[in-house]
Amino acid sequence: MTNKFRTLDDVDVKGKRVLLRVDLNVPMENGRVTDATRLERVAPTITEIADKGGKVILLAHFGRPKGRDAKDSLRAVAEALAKVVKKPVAFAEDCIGEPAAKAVADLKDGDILCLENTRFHKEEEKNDPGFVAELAKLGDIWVNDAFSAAHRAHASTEGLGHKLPAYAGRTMQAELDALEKALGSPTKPVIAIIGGAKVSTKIDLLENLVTKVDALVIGGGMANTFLHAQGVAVGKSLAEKDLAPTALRIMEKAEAANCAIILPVDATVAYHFAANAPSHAYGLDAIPTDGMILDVGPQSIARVHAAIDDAATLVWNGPLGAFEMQPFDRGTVAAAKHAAERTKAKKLISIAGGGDTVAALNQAHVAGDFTYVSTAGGAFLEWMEGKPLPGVEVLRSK
Ligand SMILES: Nc1ncnc2c1ncn2[C@@H]1O[C@H](COP(=O)(O)OP(=O)(O)O)[C@@H](O)[C@H]1O
Ligand SMILES: O=C(OP(=O)(O)O)[C@H](O)COP(=O)(O)O
Repeated sequence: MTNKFRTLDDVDVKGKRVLLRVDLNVPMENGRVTDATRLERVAPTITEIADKGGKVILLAHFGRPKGRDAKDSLRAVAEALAKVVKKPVAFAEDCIGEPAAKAVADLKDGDILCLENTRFHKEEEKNDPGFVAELAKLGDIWVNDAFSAAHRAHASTEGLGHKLPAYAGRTMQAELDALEKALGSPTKPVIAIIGGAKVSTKIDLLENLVTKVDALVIGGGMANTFLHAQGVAVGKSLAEKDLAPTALRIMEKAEAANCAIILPVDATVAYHFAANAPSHAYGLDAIPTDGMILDVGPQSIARVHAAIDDAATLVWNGPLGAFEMQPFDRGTVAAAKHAAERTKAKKLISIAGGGDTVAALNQAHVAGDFTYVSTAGGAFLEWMEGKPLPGVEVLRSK
């Protein structure tokens, strides 16, 4: 095992069917892409392969469907991607079988095809060998450009690398280079901000993260889970209550590792999950039983600012509230603007990542002020933990 990757410099793609794993899991609202960052980042790899005469066959997941579900179709994303790459992107109704085989057979050199959501097949997440073989039939080589899904050992993110000649795409290379540069040996003190909604898939990594950072600010649905674990009544808030023991264990581990845990001290609560729903800030002892915490409150925002002021390096994944709906974007936007100001003043190295986190930074108009913005959330946190990422490991030259 070496650290070297085979890249697009090591293969002549002309005339080849290139199965290109990308991350098209972009934020959407009413069938429209609301943040195209992931599409823009992957565009150079697509264009390079197409311009060199390869047949580009895009593989990607969207959402977390249980079987085929029209609301998680990639069709609209493929249309948005065509606008970004400024080339036609054909679409196949399935990622395996007759529809996929026919669409691939129709490709000419330089054409681009997007296959339907790989997660419409439960075998994708199981990395099922039969499903891997079905996908592999469609290509001559596999290029992985989905750094943000590289923490998943799924058929299209890992399995294919054992079945076909495997190469890293340009985004994969750029993400790994940039993260190594910014966080290889981070300037201390290091603070992490973790929020968002993917509580169960991200909480475990906090156990390791608290040994790597000096302070951990917790917001979003993740904070609600921790608050519940501490006995706070969180009403109807998004919280994974069965994870309370995990949350308590992480708090103990943080104390042993000298990592300060900064939880909200107040909350913005509404009674409907909707933009402009009437809302009010409450102390933690007074959250209404029929209310939902949709953002951190004003006192918590001040504490997040102070924590950022104490830090030399910030890593951030997960919005502090339901930022897509005003006014529940306040905590996230305030923290984003504060971190951007500290970065511009050269007092902070700021690295943020994740599909929705990047969308929130764009909404706050500060993405360009951060030191580095990764397309990845969970994958970048696992990389930071020092965990091997299956989708990266499989690319290393053996
Ligand atoms: N208090 C909250 N209640 C409900 N949803 C929340 C809350 N805080 C954050 N969220 C949601 O979390 C989602 C982003 O979470 P996640 O997918 O983990 O982040 P990322 O995509 O950046 O990795 C957003 O859609 C946001 O609305
Ligand atoms: O959006 C993603 O990750 P992120 O929310 O950590 O940024 C990736 O597409 C992975 O999706 P998954 O967490 O459903 O496997």
